[in-house]
Amino acid sequence: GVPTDDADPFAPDVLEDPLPLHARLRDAGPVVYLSRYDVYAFARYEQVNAALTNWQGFESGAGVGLSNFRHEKPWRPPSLLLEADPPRHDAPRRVLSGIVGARALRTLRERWAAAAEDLVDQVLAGGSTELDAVPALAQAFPLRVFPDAVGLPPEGRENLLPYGDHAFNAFGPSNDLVAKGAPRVAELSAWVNARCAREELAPDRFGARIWGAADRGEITYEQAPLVVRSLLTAGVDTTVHGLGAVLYAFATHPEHWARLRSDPRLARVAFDEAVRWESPVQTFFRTATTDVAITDGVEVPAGRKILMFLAAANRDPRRWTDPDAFDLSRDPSGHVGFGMGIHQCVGQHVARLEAEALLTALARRVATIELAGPTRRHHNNTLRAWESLPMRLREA
Ligand code: HEM
Ligand SMILES: O=C(O)c1ccc(C2CC2)cc1
Repeated sequence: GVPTDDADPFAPDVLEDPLPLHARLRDAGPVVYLSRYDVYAFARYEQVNAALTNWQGFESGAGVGLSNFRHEKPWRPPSLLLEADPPRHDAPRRVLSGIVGARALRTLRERWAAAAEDLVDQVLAGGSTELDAVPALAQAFPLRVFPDAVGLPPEGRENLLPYGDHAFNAFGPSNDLVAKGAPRVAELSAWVNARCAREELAPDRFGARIWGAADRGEITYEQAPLVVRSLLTAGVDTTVHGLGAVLYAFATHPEHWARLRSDPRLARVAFDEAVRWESPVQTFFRTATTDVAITDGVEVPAGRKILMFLAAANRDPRRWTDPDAFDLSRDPSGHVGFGMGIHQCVGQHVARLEAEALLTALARRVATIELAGPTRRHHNNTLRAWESLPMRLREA
């Protein structure tokens, strides 16, 4: 039989520190029935990886949050990538992959490196400095480079973070976090939706290139704005909290900062190790399309939701040596922080390029980074995030 647990993974105390629940779920078995939400939890790497790569058995089309789109109206029209299965998923994915994939970013490398050096100059203006790394670095850098890369006009960009924060809360249950965002949903959605129109988007940037794909018949003109919306929803909060995670990792591991300074090429692997270690995107759901057998005698009944704990899988001792250590010498490949399979993060190369640019600029100019005050978490139903990271940066 399947063990049962009445935990609430979206309760404030769990969002503050999810690690004990992750360990409990991993130890309880390959599948655990969460009675509170009537879902089947997967917390071990093997089952999470298997579910992510089994899109036929576990579909995204009924939503990748707790809500089942077959029974409830989604809060917004479903994503053509995240909340779609093949064949509908195929063309939008192919189009976006061609626009934000690794090859497409070559021209941005130099520009983002310069933008990072510029930001670090600004931050270090008065010599060694104390700052809150969340607004000053983790938020400032993505907001400095990504909206321009998409081709957004300058006005209203402050709407991007709260819109994404609500979207990530909306994957969870309708708890206080969702209620907190509700008053602004209409206004934020209206702003984001308006920005997806062709005339809003600067030529030859990510957004305009999506419309160009419609001109070539690779997607329809009805699909184009929704594909732009995917970038605006997924492209900001994720990298902000990914950068927060890697900055926190280095601030609490001074020996690793010294290693990065001696070899800045470590920036990329450091970011992936931070994404494994912290898992900025903690969880996602799927819906069983049939009775899916998990292990001997255990199956998830058709129509039921599964909850995949990506963060728990990324620290599963069955898969990782010393999983709780942030270790620059580790090979983090295979981590599920960007998902796995056909829905694996199409924007992961954008995220890695942002992190490489910022970490390289900091590594050149900053001798030591350390925490300089109490850290505070930002609670979200899906994201692992920092509200505040007081830091002291000593100039090299
Ligand atoms: C540290 C940063 C990021 C993390 C941790 C992250 C994480 C993820 C994860 C876990 C998935 C899989 C979702 C699933 O399987 O249901 C995903 C998909 C996706 N991500 Fe990212 N992401 C990041 C940055 C980005 C950026 C910068 C963009 C846009 C430029 C982006 C756009 C997308 C899109 C459109 C999908 C859906 C792909 C599909 O369903 O085919 N992400 N991301
Ligand atoms: O297509 C979308 O709107 C979308 C929204 C959120 C994500 C999370 C996983 C990063 C991905 C895609």
